[in-house]
Amino acid sequence: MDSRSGKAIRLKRIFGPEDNKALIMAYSHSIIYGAIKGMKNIAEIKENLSQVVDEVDAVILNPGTFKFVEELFYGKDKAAVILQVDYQNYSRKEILPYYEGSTQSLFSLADALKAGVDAVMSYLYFGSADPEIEAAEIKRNQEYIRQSREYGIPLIIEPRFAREKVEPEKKAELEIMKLYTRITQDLGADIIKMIYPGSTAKLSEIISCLDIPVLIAGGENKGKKQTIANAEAYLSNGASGIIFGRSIFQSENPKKLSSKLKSIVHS
Ligand SMILES: O=C(CO)COP(=O)(O)O
Repeated sequence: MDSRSGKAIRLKRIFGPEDNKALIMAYSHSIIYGAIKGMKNIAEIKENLSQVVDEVDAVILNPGTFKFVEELFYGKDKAAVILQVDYQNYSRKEILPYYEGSTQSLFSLADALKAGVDAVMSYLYFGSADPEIEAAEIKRNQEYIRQSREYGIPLIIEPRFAREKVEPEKKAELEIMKLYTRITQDLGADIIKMIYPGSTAKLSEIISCLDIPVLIAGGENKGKKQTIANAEAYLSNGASGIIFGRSIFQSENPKKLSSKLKSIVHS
């Protein structure tokens, strides 16, 4: 059997068959940030998910949450599930005794397939002070790329700057983002998830050097108006979709907002 069929079929569960665009809600944050607003406990997670499963194309979940909420995804018209298969603490602000962070693979893609998910997502941190750490990150992700080809399961990689805490001004620097997104494509990722580089000019320049779908992450919740404006700007500057988390699940009405975002993404 050809595993490319598996990838193609699963990708079409996430991206619109006609427009090739995707609205994804990121909802795996508690594995990095703990019990933040909108993810206080499984009851709150279930309530938010039940509002969005008929609106968004897919939801990113962490492995521990998925088993509690799987029944919300039963049915042909429900959102697809993307499993975050690794751990990182670069983004965490508390109890970090060092400046950078670390990553750890949690599951193989064979495990993810057994759980019935449609795609997987991993982080890839570039530019650590110790080059051996970058080499280990490449090796860790290369293994996921190999497994994604073996099992026909799409792999989303989010490349990030490893020293974003030490040198925050470089976090969204154009040349750094151009470099690490292109390396990620060349390593063999199916999809790139990336932070917004801070301007639409930079966004379209980065995307113009890539030939795989690029999905833009949301960042902190800045309110409904800003979220809608961001979605419109990202889509009209080359993004294949958005992966918004806090701006949806911390909003007053996740159902209404995700429905609006759906109309923007699939307009
Ligand atoms: O992709 C994301 C986190 O993994 C996006 O989430 P936020 O929109 O909350 O930044």
